[in-house]
Amino acid sequence: MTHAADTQQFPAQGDFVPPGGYPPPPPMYAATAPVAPPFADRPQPASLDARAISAWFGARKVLDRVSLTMQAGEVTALIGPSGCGKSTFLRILNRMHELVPSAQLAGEVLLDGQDIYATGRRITEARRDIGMVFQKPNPFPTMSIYNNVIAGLKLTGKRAGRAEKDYLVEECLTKAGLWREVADRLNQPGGALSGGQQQRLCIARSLAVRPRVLLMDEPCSALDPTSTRVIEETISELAAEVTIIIVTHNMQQANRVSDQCAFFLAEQGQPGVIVEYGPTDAMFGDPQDPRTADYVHGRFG
Ligand SMILES: Nc1ncnc2c1ncn2[C@@H]1O[C@H](COP(=O)(O)OP(=O)(O)OP(=O)(O)O)[C@@H](O)[C@H]1O
Repeated sequence: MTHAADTQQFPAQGDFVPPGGYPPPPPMYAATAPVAPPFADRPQPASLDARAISAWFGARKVLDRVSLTMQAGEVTALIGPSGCGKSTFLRILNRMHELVPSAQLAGEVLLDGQDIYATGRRITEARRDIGMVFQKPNPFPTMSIYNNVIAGLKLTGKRAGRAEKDYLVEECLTKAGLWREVADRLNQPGGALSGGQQQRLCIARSLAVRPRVLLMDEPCSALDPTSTRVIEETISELAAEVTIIIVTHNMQQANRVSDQCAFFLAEQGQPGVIVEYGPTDAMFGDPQDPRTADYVHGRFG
């Protein structure tokens, strides 16, 4: 499998060439023909507005009326001690919470003003618009790097030809900061990459369906510092085209990558709430709540 757009076979050097030469190739096969992006209707980053979100596992309430506005085109970090409900909140943002049999929730999640839980809204719509990258990289291990990137295309319901797929694979791997490392081995299995490369492959896979929001649940927790740094740079570069919400335990990372920050806390035996949120500079430089100050300065949690 080659990356280049579909090409026509031309005679090799030394083969017979008719007088006057061959006619030029048809435009769709011309080597210099620009390849159109597969989805010209490129979506813009969207805002997410969580309103009064409560969540339960069985009878146990784990989030209590949590509201948070995540601005379009910004990076919002969710921070807080273990067990305070950050991942649950994140999973509610793209309708993954409802997959847990005992799980329930109340409240609304508005994607650019439209409730993703409204009657008639399909779960696949939420998944297409709001992508997710998990703690542990989860590429399809035996599938090629190329096919990993385009694995989610079925979700979009749009057909893409080979040249469009080639374009998309290069574009998404470039945005995920992986293209240069894998351009010459796109048909090797995704599982053969390093952990950091696998995570960037998963980011590329998420980007291929053109999400408007990307959720990241501790995306660097399984990675070494160098890979972590590369992912952080990728996050900063992606923010202009996709809204990012990231859960992280790493305060330096939250400080480095996010524009806004929300501090979650669950007091003993109580469901999680947001204690404070706002611009990251203020949350780290001048927190208003002493519990936020203690947490961001590493005094608990
Ligand atoms: N599938 C589940 N079934 C039952 N309880 C769950 C489930 N998932 C999470 N919980 C509980 O919900 C609460 C919130 O968990 P959650 O994973 O959202 O917290 P968190 O802040 O993301 O924690 P961490 O930082 O350790 O990942 C915890 O008490 C947890 O035990």
